[in-house]
Amino acid sequence: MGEQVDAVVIGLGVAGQDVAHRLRDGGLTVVGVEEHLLGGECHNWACVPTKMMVRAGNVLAEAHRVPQLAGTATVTPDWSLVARRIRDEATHDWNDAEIAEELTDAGVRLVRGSARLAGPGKVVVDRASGGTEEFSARAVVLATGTRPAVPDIDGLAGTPYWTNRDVAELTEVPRSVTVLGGGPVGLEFAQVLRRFGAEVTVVEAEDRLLGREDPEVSAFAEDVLAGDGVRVVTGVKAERVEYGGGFVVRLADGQSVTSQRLLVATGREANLRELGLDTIGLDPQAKSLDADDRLRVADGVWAVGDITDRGQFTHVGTYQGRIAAADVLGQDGDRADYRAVPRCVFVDPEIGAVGLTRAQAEEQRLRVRIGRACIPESARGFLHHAGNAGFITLLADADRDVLVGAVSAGPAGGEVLGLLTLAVHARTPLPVLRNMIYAYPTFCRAVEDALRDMDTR
Ligand SMILES: Cc1cc2nc3c(=O)[nH]c(=O)nc-3n(C[C@H](O)[C@H](O)[C@H](O)COP(=O)(O)OP(=O)(O)OC[C@H]3O[C@@H](n4cnc5c(N)ncnc54)[C@H](O)[C@@H]3O)c2cc1C
Ligand SMILES: NC(=O)c1ccc[n+]([C@@H]2O[C@H](COP(=O)([O-])OP(=O)(O)OC[C@H]3O[C@@H](n4cnc5c(N)ncnc54)[C@H](O)[C@@H]3O)[C@@H](O)[C@H]2O)c1
Repeated sequence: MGEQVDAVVIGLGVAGQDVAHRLRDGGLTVVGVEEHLLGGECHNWACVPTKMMVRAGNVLAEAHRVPQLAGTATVTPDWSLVARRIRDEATHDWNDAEIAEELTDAGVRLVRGSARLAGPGKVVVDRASGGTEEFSARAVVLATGTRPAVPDIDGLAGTPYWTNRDVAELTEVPRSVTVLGGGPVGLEFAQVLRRFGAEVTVVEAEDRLLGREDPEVSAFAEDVLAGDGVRVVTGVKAERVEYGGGFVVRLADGQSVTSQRLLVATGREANLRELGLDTIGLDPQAKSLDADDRLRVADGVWAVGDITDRGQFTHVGTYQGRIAAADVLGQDGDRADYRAVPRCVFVDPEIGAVGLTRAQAEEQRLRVRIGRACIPESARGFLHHAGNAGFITLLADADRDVLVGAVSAGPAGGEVLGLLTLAVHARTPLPVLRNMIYAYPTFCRAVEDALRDMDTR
């Protein structure tokens, strides 16, 4: 049935593209199928545009710190610069021709359309230009990513609510925004929009923000947002949404939140429904795909990226892409190991975490030791002064004397996380970490303070 090729990659976001390039580099004939824009969420509506926004918001915040450190500054936020940069430098006005050219120049055959499995090794594509095309391949790689999960709240469907895609394409900051969901998406957008002048309220159904992280991370995130003037409501569900030119969100405790816009940031849903998973013996209702350590999900089928739900991050997708491609190419490559997945929320100050949380360590019945350092009390934090909030928490397995988790919040918190990620990943013995030299006065040096704290508890 259909054209015979070595591999078909379904979905050309960051994960799928990575695999397609690697398979082609390995000498295979490769078809890549994309139903929308190459680059997927990360490139077009997520990491790249949002981090351009964050950079701009941080510059504004830094300018507001001038009076505490260097004199006076008058700042007038102008979103048009952000919007222009996203259009010109990040997304080329949501035109993927350049990425497509890179892929096809590398020798990948690009098919634009929606692909589905039609049995082992069989893929059918409903082409965007009309008609269908069929392929037989010894390897099929699924990389179809996610879409926003929209909660079933009375009145919400049918209103012009926003998702991350609308904010990425924003040309003008609204007067007021209600953000449903206090995860990474909600918090990053909330702070940026507030810094560009919007009144922002975050409504989180659970009793704390960033609920997968340790409680002190949630408390820190709440303080950070409050410091910017974002209103945070936690532990209460939105019961009803009304729209009539503006939004009213009615909460279960009787409160209501009124705003010009409503951003839904309540998590993601994997694009798996229409994929024909049943034709290869997988559950078509699955919320994610359970890939093994070589990213195999069935005979001749691999899955990479957000659909595997092993940390919905670009760096996880490309990490998996490398491992899956090596396996497809028959190389005896690395096995996926999620012990040290770094997670960084790009609010300012940044909040990074890696490895286990305390709750996960408890679940695993580890005997833990904890060390803490407060960034404002560290040498660099003291020097930095305005905008220096933050902390480092180290979580060690007392029996093996290695770090199993860490949090790094503060200015450049995500960069400091690199050192901690290496320590968790490489199972660096604590004596080695204690005995190394930390440059003075870097933020990294607070790791040494936290190690000292661990030893004095
Ligand atoms: C607002 C926001 C900010 C983020 N910021 C960060 C960040 O700073 N750092 C970070 O690491 N991560 C971040 N993420 C997460 C990151 O965007 C994702 O982890 C990453 O994009 C996942 O890549 P993927 O290739 O698995 O999926 P996607 O990017 O979703 O790509 C999947 C592709 O498959 C296509 N597709 C789906 N079904 C089919 C089909 N049947 N046929 C053909 N094509 C199909 C889709 O059109 C899409 O292009 C952010 C996410 C959001 C929402
Ligand atoms: N900096 C980064 O790396 C970055 C940035 C953004 C997103 N991401 C990735 O994208 C993924 C999705 O992020 P997200 O923030 O959309 O999802 P999330 O699942 O992390 O957070 C969603 C939040 O919404 C809350 N929620 C759910 N239903 C609700 C309701 N009806 N009312 C109010 N609150 C509700 C949840 O309790 C949760 O706290 C994350 O897992 C993350 O991996 C990464």
